[in-house]
Amino acid sequence: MNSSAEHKAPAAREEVIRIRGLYKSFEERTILSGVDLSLYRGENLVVLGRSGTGKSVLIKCIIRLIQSDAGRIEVLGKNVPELDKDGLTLLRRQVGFSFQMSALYDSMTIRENLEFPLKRNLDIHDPKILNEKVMESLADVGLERTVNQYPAELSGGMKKRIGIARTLILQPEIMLYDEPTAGLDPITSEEINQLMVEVQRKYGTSSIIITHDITCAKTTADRVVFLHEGEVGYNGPFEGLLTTQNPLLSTFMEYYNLKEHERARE
Ligand SMILES: Nc1ncnc2c1ncn2[C@@H]1O[C@H](COP(=O)(O)OP(=O)(O)OP(=O)(O)O)[C@@H](O)[C@H]1O
Repeated sequence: MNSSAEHKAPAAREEVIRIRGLYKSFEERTILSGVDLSLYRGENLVVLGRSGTGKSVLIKCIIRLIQSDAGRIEVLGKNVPELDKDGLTLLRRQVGFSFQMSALYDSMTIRENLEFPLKRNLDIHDPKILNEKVMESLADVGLERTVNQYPAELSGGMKKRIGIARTLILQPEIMLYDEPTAGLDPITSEEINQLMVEVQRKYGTSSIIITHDITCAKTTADRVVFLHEGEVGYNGPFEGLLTTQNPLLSTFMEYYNLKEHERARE
């Protein structure tokens, strides 16, 4: 005899981002042509794709740095294209955006860079609270010692980590990482990959990670979406990429397999 518990359907996964039929063109050029994509609570979703396929445009539409042409972009239940000014301010507090460049202010120390969003976005001015939050977010990225330094004194990888700390300091529910490992050597890239996994573990953050770095996808992804010519060409686990017969992905994966082979020979 079946108990009632056995009849229960598995709990539906909560979509913190739900995109349906997203279109974006610049003049005559269509960049996104009907993208459907979901981000589930607590997952790391990697969006892979070749340069210029519209990965950055996609995440900029999510926080309306770019206005989409058509489609729904629901973030935490709100349709982004319809948000008013207050709604947009709240959205940008809930969704952290880590830029391709770390976008730190060169004239400010690391402490001042990290205090800036706390003062501006959360209206926190108490020096004790500011200090606690700054030191905690620096500890999250393992760079407490840099607190009084200027960005110019740090390596590219350190600046990237500080940029992530500056986004995390507002404790966003969702993180959007734009090419987090771009321009970094393989060891520093791996540190950033591990950092993104730790952020997910420690804070339960839901994240979209935009990249064309397959090693980054392998380390960080719970699920991968492959964007090709403005559409989703693959949606599934990373392992599925290695066996897929999808011709769109073959060139991409052949290159990856070649690199792995070279690494194994070294
Ligand atoms: N504001 C804009 N105005 C006009 N064209 C734009 C704008 N933003 C992006 N594009 C164009 O849209 C296309 C997709 O750009 P996007 O930056 O999203 O690519 P990507 O997939 O993130 O690649 P990459 O890894 O090179 O950044 C590019 O051809 C780019 O030139």
